[in-house]
Amino acid sequence: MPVLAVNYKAYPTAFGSAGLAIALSAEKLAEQYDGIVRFILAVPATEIARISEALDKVVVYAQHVDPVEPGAYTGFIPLEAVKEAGAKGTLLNHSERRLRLSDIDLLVRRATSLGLETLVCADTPAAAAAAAVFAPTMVAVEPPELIGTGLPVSKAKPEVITSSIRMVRMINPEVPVLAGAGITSGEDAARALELGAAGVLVASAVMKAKDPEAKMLELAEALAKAAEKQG
Ligand SMILES: O=C(CO)COP(=O)(O)O
Repeated sequence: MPVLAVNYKAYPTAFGSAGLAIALSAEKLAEQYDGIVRFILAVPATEIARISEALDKVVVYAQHVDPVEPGAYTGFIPLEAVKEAGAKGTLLNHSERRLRLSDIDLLVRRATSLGLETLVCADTPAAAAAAAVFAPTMVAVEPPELIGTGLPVSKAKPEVITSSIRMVRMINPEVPVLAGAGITSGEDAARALELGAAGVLVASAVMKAKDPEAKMLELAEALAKAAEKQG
């Protein structure tokens, strides 16, 4: 089942009623595509509780967690806190919120022991392979230079997707690879699946859309069709 993951980032539409409205739209689509497309929303820490309480089919992730245990760490967010707030997983090492290799290792192990999923972001195929060593739930490869450009990685740099999949499979064939950066249309998303990706990680196409629900529908329908074609 292909994954449609939406990273809210800190766009104006990520917060308050706007962020909740996008989540409710995703929930409606997740019901329509139940068993066909898996929806994940990576939301700001301030929105995890409000959004996760409103959803059933959609999986809510944090965008980042800090490599600390609960304790005297002012301003830090431990894994336990996002779990308590209702998150089922977290992004790690997004190019806009990087972590040290040792922290990724620690956080994947601790998240797994807490029953939380992990989606480790990587800039390059080699970094994706390195992330796979830690056995995360998924890896997402996202060339930073394409992020937010509308130039989809699946068309501008398809070899980044295919090389990432090949290298991750050499390390751990159980780890699915998502593709992200510049993915804007259903065609971009379908192309990523044709290249072997297990889904897509998108942000601005949805968060800056005039009609976020229509955009998520376009992406979900394209992923569903591409997956069906693959059999
Ligand atoms: O960073 C990304 C998702 O985590 C990709 O961002 P865009 O979809 O805006 O290119």
